[in-house]
Amino acid sequence: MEIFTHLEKYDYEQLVFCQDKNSGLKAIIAIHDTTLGPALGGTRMWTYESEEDAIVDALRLAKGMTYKNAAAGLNLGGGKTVIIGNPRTDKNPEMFRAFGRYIQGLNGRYITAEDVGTTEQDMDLIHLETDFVTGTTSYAGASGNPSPVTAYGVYKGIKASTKEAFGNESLAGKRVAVQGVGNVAYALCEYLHQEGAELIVTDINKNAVKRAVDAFGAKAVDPNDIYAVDCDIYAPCALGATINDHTIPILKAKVIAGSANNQLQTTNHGDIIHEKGIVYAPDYVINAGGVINVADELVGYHSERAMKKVEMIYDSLERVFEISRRDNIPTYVAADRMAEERIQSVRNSRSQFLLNEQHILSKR
Ligand SMILES: NC(=O)C1=CN([C@@H]2O[C@H](COP(=O)(O)OP(=O)(O)OC[C@H]3O[C@@H](n4cnc5c(N)ncnc54)[C@H](O)[C@@H]3O)[C@@H](O)[C@H]2O)C=CC1
Ligand SMILES: CC(C)CC(=O)C(=O)O
Repeated sequence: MEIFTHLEKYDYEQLVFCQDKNSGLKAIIAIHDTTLGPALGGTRMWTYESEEDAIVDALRLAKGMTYKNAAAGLNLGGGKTVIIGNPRTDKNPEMFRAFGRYIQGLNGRYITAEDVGTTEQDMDLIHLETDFVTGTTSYAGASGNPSPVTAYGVYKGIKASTKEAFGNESLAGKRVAVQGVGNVAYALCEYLHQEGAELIVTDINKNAVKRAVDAFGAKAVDPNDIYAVDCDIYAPCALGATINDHTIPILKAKVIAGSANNQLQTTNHGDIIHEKGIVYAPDYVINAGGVINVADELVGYHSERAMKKVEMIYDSLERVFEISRRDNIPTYVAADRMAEERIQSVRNSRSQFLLNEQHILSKR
């Protein structure tokens, strides 16, 4: 990959490679855009097949955070980290402390939190070296694991999407195919089950599947079979790019709404599902609950206030669907427009130099 060509094409600000041989840390911090404020986005730990795959993932996820934070009305830019390694076997405390020092070196341009493969205990270790970390448990005003809050936002978003597709938001008797039953999706299944939805679940981790089957009477299917199951709603809650040339022809769902980041393999796939009449809840709009929750730490964490903001995901999606219907454009385009308009309006008003503008960030 020609890195600078790629950074220029998608307007990335910064890519940071972090290496610490004592702990085995190999991390990539991608900062996409800080027009709205410091870049906030989680740290993913994953076994990438190549370094290039890790860079591409960091870049795609960071850009998604710019749009997510803008669409959620947060005064924050977009960034993300990936740590190369197996989260089950390769972690050690020194790794997260070394990583924390790299974050501190960015002096507030990037603030981290949890993502796939990292936990609030990892955030606590990072916090030993920097204040630019959220989702910790280790001090007054810390918000802890964001996943349950993300799940609540996704649940609200599924209801808004169901209303758009079926005329009312009730999930009673709806068949929901949930891909991945990890931190977010397990909590999501609880909400769906409580409302009388019928659950079909899959995961590459057999224990995760068993937990959902035992708790919610979910039906289990093999990972490759989830796309073709007879269902009303497909909820991708594992990794990205599952809406692609192979899956679209076999999907039976009328709604696609889940927590995974970067669900569309390419934007073209967003166009195809639009033409097929599938209601797609843009990933970064529906899964913003976690970042809304951790961002509240930056202004003195207040759980109720954060949850109220998370409920607005329902309204944001209604707006996206309305723009999509009105202009006959795919929902991902409608969401991008909403986010880009907000970033552009702030960019336009930032023409003068200010010595220390940190204090105004909270008022935008
Ligand atoms: N945790 C959070 O607050 C947020 C998470 N997200 C996104 O939601 C998704 C899920 O996140 P978490 O629940 O935190 O992660 P997690 O790691 O707890 O859960 C993901 C689950 O997906 C399973 N999985 C992986 N590949 C799979 C495959 N091919 N087929 C079936 N299952 C597979 C894993 O075994 C795991 O159980 C990720 O894409 C993440 O980036 C987005 C916003 C916030
Ligand atoms: C707190 C988070 C989970 C933020 C993030 O990285 C995300 O929303 O994907």
